Amino acid sequence: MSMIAAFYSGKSILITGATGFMGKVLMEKLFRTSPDLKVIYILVRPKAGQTTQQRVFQILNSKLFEKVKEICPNVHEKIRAIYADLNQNDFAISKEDMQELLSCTNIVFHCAATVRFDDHLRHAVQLNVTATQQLLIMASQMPKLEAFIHISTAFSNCNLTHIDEVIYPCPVEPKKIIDSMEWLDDAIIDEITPKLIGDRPNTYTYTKALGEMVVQQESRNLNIAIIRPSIVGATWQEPFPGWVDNLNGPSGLIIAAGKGFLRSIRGAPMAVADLIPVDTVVNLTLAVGWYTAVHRPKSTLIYHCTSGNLNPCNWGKMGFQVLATFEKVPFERAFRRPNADFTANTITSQYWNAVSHRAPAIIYDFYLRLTGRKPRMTKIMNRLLKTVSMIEYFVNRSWEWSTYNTEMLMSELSPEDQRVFNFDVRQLNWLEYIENYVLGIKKYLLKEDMAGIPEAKQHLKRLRNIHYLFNTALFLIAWRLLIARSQMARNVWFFIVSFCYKFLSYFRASSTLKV
Ligand SMILES: CCCCCCCCCCCCCCCCCCCCCCCC(=O)SCCNC(=O)CCNC(=O)[C@H](O)C(C)(C)COP(=O)(O)OP(=O)(O)OC[C@H]1O[C@@H](n2cnc3c(N)ncnc32)[C@H](O)[C@@H]1OP(=O)(O)O
Ligand SMILES: NC(=O)C1=CN([C@@H]2O[C@H](COP(=O)(O)OP(=O)(O)OC[C@H]3O[C@@H](n4cnc5c(N)ncnc54)[C@H](OP(=O)(O)O)[C@@H]3O)[C@@H](O)[C@H]2O)C=CC1
Repeated sequence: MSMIAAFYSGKSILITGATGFMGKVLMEKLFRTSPDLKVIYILVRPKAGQTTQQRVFQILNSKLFEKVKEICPNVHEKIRAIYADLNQNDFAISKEDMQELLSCTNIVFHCAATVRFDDHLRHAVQLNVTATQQLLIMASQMPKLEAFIHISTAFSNCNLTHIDEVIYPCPVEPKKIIDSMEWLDDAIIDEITPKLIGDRPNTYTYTKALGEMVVQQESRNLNIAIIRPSIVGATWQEPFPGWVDNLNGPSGLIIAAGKGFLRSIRGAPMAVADLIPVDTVVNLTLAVGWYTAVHRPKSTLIYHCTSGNLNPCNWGKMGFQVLATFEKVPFERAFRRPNADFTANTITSQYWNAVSHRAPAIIYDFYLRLTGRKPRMTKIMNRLLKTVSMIEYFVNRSWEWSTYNTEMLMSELSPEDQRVFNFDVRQLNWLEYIENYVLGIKKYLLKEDMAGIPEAKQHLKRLRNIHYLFNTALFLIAWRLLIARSQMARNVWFFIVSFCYKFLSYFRASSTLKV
């Protein structure tokens, strides 16, 4: 019997960010392994015209929850969606709901965050820092609380190259930042943002670091732990391989590469690609929840959930495997044939950006205009290149995260728990994982039918022929222009033609002699 699964039975669990990528997988695993848990409270806001209830309904009816519905048919009765907006005071939770949350919650998993790299500092602070502070204040009023698990990121200290499982303070206290966001206007915040984030690349990593400081400062007598996952990718094994439902991290770029929009990127092929499957993160999170509540460590423990030091894979190898999978299962209606080239050189990268990204977009838009349609490719390309510029920081460096606490926890688990809540990334086969990831993107994100693969392959063949034809035509035009303008080019051309003629005459003569 799994001790961790037994621990969650009968418990009331509060999850923030349950409608997000990680939150959904966390809920799914909880219901699947501990179907007799008491209730999961989730803080949900209405979004995109859907009420909180409609959003929960949609999640429960998704493919991700198919197994859960077999194991726990009354799952919908065990989810309590609470209307909440983490940007507002007391999260805009009603008095009755707040009362219930405070008096019943046993475990808190705080997953909600803004993960956008370009978020305005005010908004990123509100969600990643202030909301964390408010949630901790709420937690301190929960008499039955056994553990509070905060999800951070391994990149909260990406300004360092070696990162231990400790909290590194930022120069300005989070409380001062929170206060200043209340009275500074946007223009001043914009001005001071680069100074505040310092050598971090964006407001996301900076505010996640501030969030950790808040956790440390507001911990009071709570049992708290922090999990720091690296780049979270599709599921590895559970509930099935390759599940993914958003464009964050590598997923969006894999789509862009598979559709032939993105063919090269400025990145170091040998740099470690520290990807971690979402189910691995969730298994560690649940194990940490159990350990923190049962063993009550004296201080706040931080757990790195990374792959680089235990089972490294680099961007070059990853790109190669992604490309190999596109050969077998191409995406439909590609713009160009896929390529995945990581080049560390800035000039080469700028050249490929011009030749391989911008030029085809301009030519395609010209074609759209000619055929009376609205041009759109240049706009798409600009957006894509903006995204790429934001992730370049992460694909040009390698980090070293120590994983003592994570390894310690693994050794504390029973063999059964090590199996059911497996977070041993050493067992991950990258080639298999990446293949399933690409397949998962095709099925669950692009919703493409496997029956369309032969047609997609045909389409790629046509694109290859167009490519050859285009290159040949371009070469002939360039050569014709050169010949018209340069005596030297004419001489070279005359030499080549006469050489070919002599060679052919000799070949014909010798074959006639043999006969
Ligand atoms: C040739 C090489 C290609 C490679 C091919 C295969 C090689 C191997 C695979 C890997 C390639 C390399 C991947 C590296 C990824 C590294 C990421 C590193 C991150 C480390 C940080 C720490 C990790 C974390 O803690 S958090 C998770 C990371 N967070 C994110 O990923 C969020 C990033 N997104 C943003 O910040 C914004 O969305 C932004 C700035 C990219 C775009 O903002 P904008 O306001 O312009 O647009 P949106 O309204 O957000 O969206 C517009 C449009 O774009 C779609 N979209 C959104 N995000 C992405 C994305 N990441 N990629 C592609 N497209 C995206 C979105 O759906 C919208 O589409 P619509 O159709 O308009 O709705
Ligand atoms: N994905 C990754 O690569 C990594 C993620 N992490 C961390 O993991 C955690 C989960 O990330 P992930 O699941 O990928 O992120 P998602 O963007 O998929 O999910 C974010 C969640 O936060 C919720 N949220 C955001 N703003 C509010 C708000 N104002 N009120 C209520 N809820 C809100 C979202 O709700 P809604 O659906 O309504 O928008 C959503 O449920 C985050 O803390 C992130 O920093 C760490 C490392 C890597």
